[in-house]
Amino acid sequence: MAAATTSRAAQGMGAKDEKLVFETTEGIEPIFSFDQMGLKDDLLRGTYNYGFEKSSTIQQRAVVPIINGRDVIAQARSGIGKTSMIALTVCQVVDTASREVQALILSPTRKLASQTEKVIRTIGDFTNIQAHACIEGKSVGKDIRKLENRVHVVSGTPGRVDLEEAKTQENAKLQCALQDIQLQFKETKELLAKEREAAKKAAEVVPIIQEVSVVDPVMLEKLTNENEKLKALVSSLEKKIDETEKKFEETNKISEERIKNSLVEDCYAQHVTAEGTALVQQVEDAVSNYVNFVVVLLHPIL
Ligand SMILES: Nc1ncnc2c1ncn2[C@@H]1O[C@H](COP(=O)(O)OP(=O)(O)OP(=O)(O)O)[C@@H](O)[C@H]1O
Repeated sequence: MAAATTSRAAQGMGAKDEKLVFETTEGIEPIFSFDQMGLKDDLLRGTYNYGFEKSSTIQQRAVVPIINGRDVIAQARSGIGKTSMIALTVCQVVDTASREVQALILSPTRKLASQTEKVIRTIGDFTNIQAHACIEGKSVGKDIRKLENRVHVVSGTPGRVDLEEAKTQENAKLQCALQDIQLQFKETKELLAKEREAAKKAAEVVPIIQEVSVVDPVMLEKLTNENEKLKALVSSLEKKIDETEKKFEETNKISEERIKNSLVEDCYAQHVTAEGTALVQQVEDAVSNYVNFVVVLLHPIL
């Protein structure tokens, strides 16, 4: 059950946070100070060093549940600290003593994927975290070499990460997967076509997300924009799932595992590019059979 709370004055990034009203899952209490979030000392040092003094409203509500392994849907408008929240949580959950990929972050644009990687490296400066941005337009060879040298975090755009993940999958021990979804951005339609193509290709090789589920999600703001367009998107997704399942069953040439993977890829492609917030919830439901690691869905209210 969601409970509406108003953020307290001067408890975050400043005046722009003060008037925000949050609808938050019952039992989720905002934690105003980074000190009280149980963050590693080195991470706290990096956070303060970066110039953050107090957590932003979304950080107050999302960081601790994510760190505790809870699936989270977080919505906040641009500039409220979502990217930094991803960086904080990833730096906290990654075990830097191990050299395996433990966090995968998908962003809809190259700029955002690079930005996320930079913030992780800056906030995590004292933690020895190794992050790498896998984005189109950069050398695939360099990406592969980086991944072979074992990085902890991959931040990328969907097409490129599919490829890299396919090649390095045995190295991946995922603790969390995060998607930063920018809805209603200009290239939505082009991207939709492109991502779906990339997802299809990846499903032929090896999927990026093998098992995804959302259990007991923490709702950080009310999902809005439930409209006909969204319903149409959701129903097209469901139809696609049915068709895929049927096709695979009929041909019987493909394993049960591959069916799951293909479905998740499809959900994922629609999910990243959909033009509305309520779809996130629907996509979660669609992939809810595949439990393995934490799923965090982020999207701004524009
Ligand atoms: N707790 C904080 N204290 C001070 N500054 C912060 C804090 N969190 C984030 N910021 C700063 O606020 C700006 C926006 O943060 P961030 O990019 O994380 O927000 P966002 O919600 O992801 O924005 P967008 O949707 O535009 O990507 C950045 O300059 C970031 O460094």
